[in-house]
Formats: sequence, structure tokens, C-alpha cells
Amino acid sequence: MPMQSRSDGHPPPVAVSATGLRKSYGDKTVLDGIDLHIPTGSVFALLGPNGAGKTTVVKILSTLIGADGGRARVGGHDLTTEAQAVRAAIGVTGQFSAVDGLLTGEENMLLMADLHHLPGREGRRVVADLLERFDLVEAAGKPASTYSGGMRRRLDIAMTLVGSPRIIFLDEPTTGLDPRSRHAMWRIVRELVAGGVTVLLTTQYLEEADQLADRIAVLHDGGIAAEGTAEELKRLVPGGHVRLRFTDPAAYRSAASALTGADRDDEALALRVHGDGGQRELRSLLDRLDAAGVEADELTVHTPDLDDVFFALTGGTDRPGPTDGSEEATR
Ligand SMILES: Nc1ncnc2c1ncn2[C@@H]1O[C@H](COP(=O)(O)OP(=O)(O)OP(=O)(O)O)[C@@H](O)[C@H]1O
Repeated sequence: MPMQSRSDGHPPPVAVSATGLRKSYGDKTVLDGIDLHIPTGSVFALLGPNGAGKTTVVKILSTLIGADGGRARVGGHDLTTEAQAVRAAIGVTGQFSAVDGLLTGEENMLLMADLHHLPGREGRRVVADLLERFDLVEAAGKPASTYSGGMRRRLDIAMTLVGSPRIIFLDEPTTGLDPRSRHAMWRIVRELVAGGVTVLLTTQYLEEADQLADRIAVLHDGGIAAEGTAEELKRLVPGGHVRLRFTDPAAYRSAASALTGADRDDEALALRVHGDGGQRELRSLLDRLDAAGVEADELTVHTPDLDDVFFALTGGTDRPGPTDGSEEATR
């Protein structure tokens, strides 16, 4: 997903910046100096297995708990000295959901409108709009306790949006949701970002980070093991290669002798050149082909997927839970 660019050529302002965030519980260090930098209007995914500290980051940045060290600014406000302004700038949804199961969806929404001091008529208009947008009109009169997981998440986000926050923290928004609800949630996130909202998303799903995020940070062992775009991260681990295919056997043979070290597939007239598939490497590869006077009929860059990156970085063997599993199966 492309990052928002501004017509004046300046980089977009920063929505969230944190340096050296630390947090321990007793003698357990959960965050050991985390730096984050999230440009306005982008989606940033904090990726990590259970217990990596993702929720702790969200709780700190939303002023629910204090950090033991480090500094952070959210929406231009200092987390410790301007906590109230930070709270006014953000919306948070996730594991500590604000949904009251005894109230109907609409009542939950109207309560939020009251909390945001929206005048009666304006509050009802905003609530009606959001119920419509989040496909909750039919369910609006039923108690939230009767909602499916997907409906509850949608209600939770809709409630967050009553206050029109410009920065939203989504803590594992799709954990435990079935694929259909997951895709509905992805659509919602994309719509929010298209409207200029900044999203910090935590997830244990690589595909989710890959689908939604402009940048991804992998949280591991109290620190950020790697950060970058999905493509940058994929280039960090071995397994990448460029595949060149030829139709002319003579061109294939010339290329094979020019590119010593490439794996040959004489039958398919294809060469496999190992590397990160980065710009510099590709240029050098093409230069060598040019110098040999040959042109490939097909050139494809293969990068490892985020799974490879994640498991290489975290050294784990446990794959995340099934993407369509129940809450119990994945948490
Ligand atoms: N109030 C607390 N007291 C003691 N330990 C805590 C507390 N809150 C969190 N922890 C511990 O801190 C670690 C990080 O927890 P956190 O909830 O931030 O992880 P997470 O990455 O969000 O994981 P999950 O995907 O399971 O939500 C865990 O080991 C957790 O047990």
C-alpha cells in the first residue's frame, strides 16, 4: 500500500514517535528499548508471537500504563506531560474492548457519542452513519453479547470512530475471526487510511501485515528484530533468487557462461541466480547480460515470504495459529 505523499515534497509529519521505550513486570523485561516512527496516514504493523509485548506497546502509547523508560509523542503530544491530549487524539480497539455486552450495539454507540459530548442530534447522526458503514444496522437493536466475533470487532471499531480520531491503535483486530470477517476488517482499515487516518496495528499474522502495512516491525525478545516494508524484510533472509528464462538455446548458453555460479536448468533453458533481488544486484546482473550481448525472455525476482523472515528473525519453530481458527485455537 503506498504511503501518503504530500504535494509540497516534504515527508508526511510523524503521527507516533517513540525512543527507548522500556517496560518490565517484576524481573521480566517485556520491552527493552523500543523505537518507533510512524508517518501520518500510514499503516504500521507490529508483528510478534504471543507474549512478545505488542499489547504492552499499545497500552503505553495509549497512556493506559506508564513506561519504565523512554519517550514518546503521539499526535504531536508528549505521552507523559500531555496524556490528556494524547487520549483525545487517538482511538484504541482490541483486547481491552469497550463494548458492553448488556447494551445493544446502538446503545454502545450512543454512549460513546455522549462520552465525546456530541449534541443529541449530531450524536444520533454520527451513530446512524457508522452503523450503516459497518454493516450493523440490522443488529443495532440486539444486545452486543449476541454478536459474532466479527460483528463485535466491527462495533468496537465503529465505537472508536465516534470521536473521529486521526490515529488508531488496533490490537490484534482479526485474531480469531473467520476469513470473511478478516477481509471485512482489512477493508475497513484500508478505508480508514484512505481517509488520512494513521493506523498502528498489532498482529501475529504475517499475511495481515503483508496485506495492510506500509511498514512492519518484528517484535522479539524485548526489541525490534527488524523493521521495514514487507519487501525489505523479505530480502533479509536467504532464499531469494532471480530466474532468467530463454527461448534461444544459444542465448541461454551465452548467459550461462556470463553468469558463472548460476544454477542451470538446461531443459527449461532457465538460470537461477541467488541473491537478495535488490536493485543494485539486479542492475549488475543486467549489466553482465548486456556485456555478453544476451537478453532474457523472462526475468522474475523471487523473494522469500514473510513467514521465512519471521521465523528466521525470531528463531521460533511454532507457526502462528490457523488463520480461520477460533479465539481459543489462536490465542
Ligand atoms: N500486568 C502484567 N503483569 C505481569 N506480566 C504481564 C502483565 N501484562 C503483560 N505481562 C506479560 O508481558 C508479556 C507481554 O505481554 P503482551 O500482552 O504485551 O504481549 P502480546 O505480544 O500482546 O501477546 P498476545 O499476542 O498474547 O496478546 C507477556 O509475557 C505477559 O505475560
